[in-house]
This record gives sequence, structure tokens and C-alpha cells, in this order.
Amino acid sequence: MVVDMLVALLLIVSFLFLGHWYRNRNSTVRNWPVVGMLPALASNADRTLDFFTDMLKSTGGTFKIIGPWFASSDFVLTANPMNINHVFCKNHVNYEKGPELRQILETYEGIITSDSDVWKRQKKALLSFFKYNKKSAAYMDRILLQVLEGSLVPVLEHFQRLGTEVDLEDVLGRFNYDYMCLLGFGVNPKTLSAELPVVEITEALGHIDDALVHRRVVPLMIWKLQKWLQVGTEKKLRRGLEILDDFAYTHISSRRDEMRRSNAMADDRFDALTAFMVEEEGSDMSEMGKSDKFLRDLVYDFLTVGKDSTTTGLACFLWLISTHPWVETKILEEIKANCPECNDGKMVYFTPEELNKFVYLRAAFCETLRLYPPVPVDFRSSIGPDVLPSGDRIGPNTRILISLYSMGRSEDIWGEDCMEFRPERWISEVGEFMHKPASLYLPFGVGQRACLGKELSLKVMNTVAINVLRHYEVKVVEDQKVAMTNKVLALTTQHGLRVRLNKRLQS
Ligand code: HEM
Repeated sequence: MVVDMLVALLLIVSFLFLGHWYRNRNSTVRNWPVVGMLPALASNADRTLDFFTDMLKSTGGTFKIIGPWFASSDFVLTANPMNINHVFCKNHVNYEKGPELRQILETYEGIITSDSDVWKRQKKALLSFFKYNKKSAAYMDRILLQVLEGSLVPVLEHFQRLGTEVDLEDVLGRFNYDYMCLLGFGVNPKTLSAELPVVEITEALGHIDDALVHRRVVPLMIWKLQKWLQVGTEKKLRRGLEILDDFAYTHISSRRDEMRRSNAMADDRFDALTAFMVEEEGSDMSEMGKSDKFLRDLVYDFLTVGKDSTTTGLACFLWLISTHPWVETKILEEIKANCPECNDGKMVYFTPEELNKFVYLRAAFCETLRLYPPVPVDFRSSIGPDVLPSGDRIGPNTRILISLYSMGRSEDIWGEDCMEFRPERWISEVGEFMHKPASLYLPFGVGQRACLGKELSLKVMNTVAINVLRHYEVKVVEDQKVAMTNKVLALTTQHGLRVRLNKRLQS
């Protein structure tokens, strides 16, 4: 009797298994019973972005990833321009960041993860700062020159004189951090100095990032258990958040004190925190908008949102230029043509209009961000059911991953040479810059949730690039193989960008 039951059970299991195999026999990625596509995802964990790109290539641009049944982690992956336009623009009301992302960040409600009213309030506050008026534009320019002349140049000079190698990504990260602190709270923490000191707050931000990536990839119950036990990345996260809170609240209260004392915003003071506090006064912001927690979340945005993206953009640009000498030659010619008087060794600075004259430089940056978008994958979650232009059906509460990385490497969009770094693809026969439609090229996102710091970061990246390239030849050290992390949240190099700097002879 028992044997009969076992045989029957075996037959049923075999039948189900064969049925499952038959249904999935043509699938690009094997979908196993119980564990779904987890084995394929796990075996490609060190090349997730490239794995996504390969899959999307062989499936026409949209693909459903099935996670283990116990983890409810299925998602739709797409790099189809029409789907992206649909999700970001046409039917954006049906797609939000979703509760899952917020659960990962817990008490922090930064603009990147917020939705509905919280997002509206944060966007209003940030726009009040980013909408350029003369005062804010002058402040942004002044602090950019301050960090460039006061920190970046002396540090690069130091390493050039010593002739030793330096991790340029680390240097650029510190540069951007100091700049963002000045922009965000009017304080220069001077993390960029020749000693490259260990800085508690940036270390804490690193630990927070690691833990958030961990929470994103492991099932919810695993990280909740680790949190409860206070082990691994969860332990570091807790400490990191304490340091961050301390940092943010100290700045908020000292700024409130300053404002109470002076009762006005000094003309030379146009950091975001001060701007938000001024905006608070008598504004229609709710009590929540006026709270210290709201300001803390905005401080967190400033410390995280743009700093790493700008660093990655610049580091990848300088790496690609150093490995494509013919591109470097053209950029140097363009710099010389546009500022013939720039031979005195001083920093040069350009307005956005003047930067438009640097057609080849602009093309080289577009090409860099095409191949290495600092935000490689964007997330959305559906509210109700929908049908994508590709014909794929979307259920309610479905996670959608939009691979900007795969889009930038799509043969259908960029042609057979899509993997080549070729700035010329952005320049017309008459030498003019050729724009690409926002539905095909969107390293800064598109639609309602597009990047608010795009203009600012382009200005910073172009200004730094021009000044570094004018003064130094950047040589990647021979034994370093530069590779990207392939993580979906943010692109960075795996082992930094170790370079030597040779002084350029001014001609
Ligand atoms: C190379 C540099 C940068 C890149 C590639 C980049 C890219 C992006 C992308 C793709 C998004 C859209 C995210 C989404 O749709 O979910 C975004 C959003 C955002 N970015 Fe950037 N960013 C950069 C620099 C900056 C800087 C320097 C700042 C601020 C100083 C900034 C502020 C923001 C903000 C506030 C949002 C949120 C907009 C919203 O959700 O309404 N970004 N960025």
C-alpha cells in the first residue's frame, strides 16, 4: 500500500516536472520548479547587467524573470523604447516607485523612493533650489571654482609631482562629496586633500549603500532576520544610519540657530538647506514639510543622489579618454580652439552656452553615459493592470526593471558597432551635435521623475574634464584592468581607477 502511494506520488511529480519542462523548453533562461530562474540569476550574479542585456537581446527587448515561489520576487525586465516611454511618460500615473523600495530604505523617505504627496513636497522643495535664479547660479559657480582650485588641483599637482599612482575615482568621489556638501549645507568637509583621509560619514554612506544593495538582492525574510540578529551588513547599516542622522540633525539645528540669529539669508549663502528653510517660512508646506525629518531626508538626498552618479560619469569618461588617444587629441584641439588664451595654468570656467561650443566633448560625454549609465537600471511598480506596447501583460503590483544599460548597448538602436566608444556617432556631417530622441537615450531618465540635477552635473563634469585634460595626461597604470561592478543599483568601478598623471606641456 505504502509502495503504491509512493509510486503514484513519484508519477505525479514526474508528470508535473515534465509538463513544466515542456512549457519552458524554448525559454532563454531555464525556469525551474520552486526556485524559478534563481539558478541562472545566481550563476550570473557577477555580470547581472550583461546577463540582462544578453537576455533582452535574444527575447526582443522584454522578458519576465520568475523568482523563487516563496520570495514573490518576479519582475518584468525591459529595454524596449516604446515600453519605456509608456511607463515613464504616457501612462506614468499607473507606475510608481512602490512600497517595496521604501521598505528597503525604511525611515528614509528620499525623493528617489517616494511617491504621491511626499514626492510632490520633496520635488517642490528641490525645485525651489534648482530653478536657477541669478543668486543660486552665482553660488553654484563660486563653490565649483572653490573646490576645483582649492582642492582638486592641489591634490592632482601633489600626485603628479610625486610621480606616484592615485585612485582617480576616489579623488573625484571626494571632490563631488565636498561640492555636494557645500551645495547642500554650505559646509566644506575637505575630504579631498593630499592625505586622502578616512572620513566617518562617507564610510557610513558606503556601509548604508552595501546594506541596501544586500536588501535588494536577498529575500525580505533573510534580511529581516539578519536585522533582528544584528549581523553582517545589517549591523553596519544601523551604525551608518546613526552617524548619518547625527550628521544631518547637527547641520539642521546649527543652521536654524544661525537663521534665528541673523533672521535672513546672507547674500553669499545659497546652499539648499538654507533655501529650504527660507521657503518654509510662511509657505503652504504642511507641518510635515517643515519638520526636521523632512529636512533630514533632503540632506540624505544631497549626500547620495547625485554625488556617485557624477563621480562614475567622470571616472568612466577619463578612463575611456585615456584608452582612446585619438579621442583625447580631438578634445584637446577643441579646448585649444575654444579658449586660445588658456595657457596660464589657471582654471577655466564656462557658462552652459559657452560649453555648447564643445561639440566633440559633449559627444564624448554622451557616448560615455550611453555605454556606462551611472544609474544602470530604473525601477517602477505597477498600480493596476496594463498592457505594454510590446504586447506584454502587466498585472497589478508588478515590479518593472528598466535597463538603461541594455538600451545603451542595443544593436537595434545604435547599430552593429554599439559596443564601440565612438563620439562621432553624435556628430553630423557638417560638424553639428546630433540629438537623439529622449525615448532612445535617457541616462538622466525622462518624464515626471527625470533627473533634477542634469544641468548641474553636466556643468560639473565638463568643467572638471576640461581642466584636468588641459593640465594632465591621465595614464591608467599598466597592471590595472578597469571593470565595472555590474550591480543594478549604481555603476562604479570594481577596483577604482588607478592612474599616473603627467604634466602636459602648454603650447
Ligand atoms: C551623471 C550624473 C547623473 C545621472 C546619470 C543621473 C541620473 C538620474 C536618473 C536616471 C534619475 C531618474 C531616476 C528614476 O526615474 O527613478 C535621476 C533622478 C534624480 N536625480 Fe539625477 N543623475 C545625475 C546627477 C544628479 C545630480 C548632481 C543631482 C543633484 C544635485 C541629481 C538629482 C536627482 C534627483 C533629485 C532625482 C529625482 C527626481 C524625481 O524622482 O523626481 N542627479 N537622476
